[in-house]
Amino acid sequence: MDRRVYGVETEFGLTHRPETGRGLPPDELARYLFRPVVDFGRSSNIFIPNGSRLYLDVGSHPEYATAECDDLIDLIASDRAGERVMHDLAMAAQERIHQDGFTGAVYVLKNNVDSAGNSYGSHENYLIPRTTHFRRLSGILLPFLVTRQIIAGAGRVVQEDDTYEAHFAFSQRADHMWEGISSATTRSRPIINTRDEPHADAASHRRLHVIVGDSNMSTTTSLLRYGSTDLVLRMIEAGVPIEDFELENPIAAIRAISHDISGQARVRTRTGEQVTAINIQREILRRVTRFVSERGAHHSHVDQILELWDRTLQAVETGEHQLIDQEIDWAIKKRLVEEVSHQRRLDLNHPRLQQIDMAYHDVHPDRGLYHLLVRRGRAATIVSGAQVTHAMTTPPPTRAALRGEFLSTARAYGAECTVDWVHHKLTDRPLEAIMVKDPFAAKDQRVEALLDKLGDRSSELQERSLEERSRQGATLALTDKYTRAPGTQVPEPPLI
Ligand SMILES: Nc1ncnc2c1ncn2[C@@H]1O[C@H](COP(=O)(O)OP(=O)(O)OP(=O)(O)O)[C@@H](O)[C@H]1O
Ligand SMILES: [Mg+2]
Repeated sequence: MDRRVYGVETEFGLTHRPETGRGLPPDELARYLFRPVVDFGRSSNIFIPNGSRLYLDVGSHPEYATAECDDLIDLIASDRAGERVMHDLAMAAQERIHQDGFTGAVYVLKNNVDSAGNSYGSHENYLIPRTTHFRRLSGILLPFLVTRQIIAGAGRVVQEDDTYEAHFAFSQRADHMWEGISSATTRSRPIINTRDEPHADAASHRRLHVIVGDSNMSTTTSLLRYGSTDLVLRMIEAGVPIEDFELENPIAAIRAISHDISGQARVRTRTGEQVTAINIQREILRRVTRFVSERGAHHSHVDQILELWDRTLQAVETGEHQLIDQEIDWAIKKRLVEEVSHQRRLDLNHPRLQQIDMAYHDVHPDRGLYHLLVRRGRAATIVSGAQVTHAMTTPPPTRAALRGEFLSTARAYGAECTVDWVHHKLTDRPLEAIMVKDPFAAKDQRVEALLDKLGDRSSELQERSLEERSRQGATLALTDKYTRAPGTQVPEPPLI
C-alpha cells in the first residue's frame, strides 16, 4: 500500500503523591482527571474535535487513541498531543484536588509498568489490504516485532530479584507479553491481536493491531518504530520473499532479548537455528533497503528511517551506545541513568534510579526528564511544539477531518450527536446516520448534506481563534472550534 492509515492508542499511568500519607485511590484520581472530559462530552469515553478518542476504562489507566493519520509526522504529533491533553487534565485535576483539601501533585506517566508491576500498553494500528495472507504476514512480522525492541524499546532499570541481577533492559513491555498471536487483548496479551474490527471496508481491508510496543517519549524513536514497521509491511504486501526467522518460542525470545543489552542473546528459530536479535534485524533491514532502492521511497522520511535503523543496530553491535543516545529512548535513558549512578555513586539497585526511570516518562513539560533533556539539547526531536498544538485542535486530513467537523458543527448548533471511527449520527435524525468506511476520506457529500440541515454554516458559524480557545477549557483539545452568530435559528428536527 502506498498510503496507509495509522493510529496509536496510549494508556497512561496515573498517580497522586500527597505531601504526607497515601495518595488518592486510582479510580478516584481518574475521576478527577476525567471531570473536564465528562463535562465536555457527557461521558468518559468520547471523541474530540481533533478526531481522536479519549477513554477511561474500568481500570484507572486513561487512554488516548489518536485519530487516523496517513502521515508518520502527523501520527507522532497526534500522539504527542495526547500527552499534552493528559498533562492539562492532570493540572486541572491537581487544582481541584487542592480545592477539596488534599495536598500534593498529580503525575501522568507515559510508560508501561507501574510501581506495583501492572502493565499497560501502547497499541499500534495499521491499515492493511485484506489480500495479505495473514499466516505469511505473521510469520515475518512476529520475529520483526519480537526483535524491534532493540531499535525502539523505551529502556528499563531492572532491579535485582529471584530471576535477575540488577541490569538495564531494552523494553518495559517485553516481560508482560504472553502470546504470539490471539484475539484477546487483556487476558493473554498477544504481540499481534487478531480481533477483526477493521473500521474500514471489511471486504478489502484489515486493521492490524500490534500491542507489543513500549510507549515512546522520543519522537525520533517513534519515527523509527512506526516507519520500520510500515516498511516491513510494505515488503510483505508486495510479496517479497524473506528469510524464515519464525521463532520456536516468541515469548521466551522477547524476554531473553530484552534482558541482554549486548544484543547477543541467542534465540531458536523453528528450524532449530540459533540467532540473535541483531541477526534478524540486520537481515530485515538489508531486505528493506533493497526493496526501497528497487521501488523508490514512498515518503520523505524513508532515508532518515533507514539511516537511524542502521546506526541503531551498529550501536548495539559495537556497544557504542553514544551513536544513538540522543535519538533512541532506551539509549537516552541509559545514558541518563549511568550519569546519575556515576555522579552519586549509586548502584543500579538503588531506588533513586528507579525514580529516574519513571521520571523519564513524566509528561509534565517542566518536570519530565525526557523533556528536560530535549531542552538541554541532549535529545533530538522531529516534531515542534507548534505542530503538537496544531494537532490538539485540528484533525489530520483523513476521515478524522470529517469526524472533527461533524462534532464541532453539531456542538455549535447545540445538536446532540454520536460518532465513532466510522459512524456519524445526529441524535434527532437517527435514520440519516452516515457510515464512512473509507478511512482516507476527508470529504464526504453525505456528511456535508447532513450538516447543511443544521443551518447555513458559512454565514452562521464563526471560527474561534486559538487565543480565544486557549482561554476556554481545561485543555485546548476540549474547546469548541465554532461560535454561532447571535440570533441564528436552529431548525426543528424532523418528527420520526
Ligand atoms: N481503518 C483503520 N486502520 C487503521 N487504524 C485505524 C483505522 N480506523 C481507526 N484506526 C485507528 O485505530 C485506533 C482505534 O483505537 P480504539 O482504542 O478505539 O480501538 P481498539 O483498541 O480496537 O478498542 P478498545 O481500546 O476499545 O479495545 C485509533 O488510533 C484509530 O486512529
Ligand atoms: Mg484502545
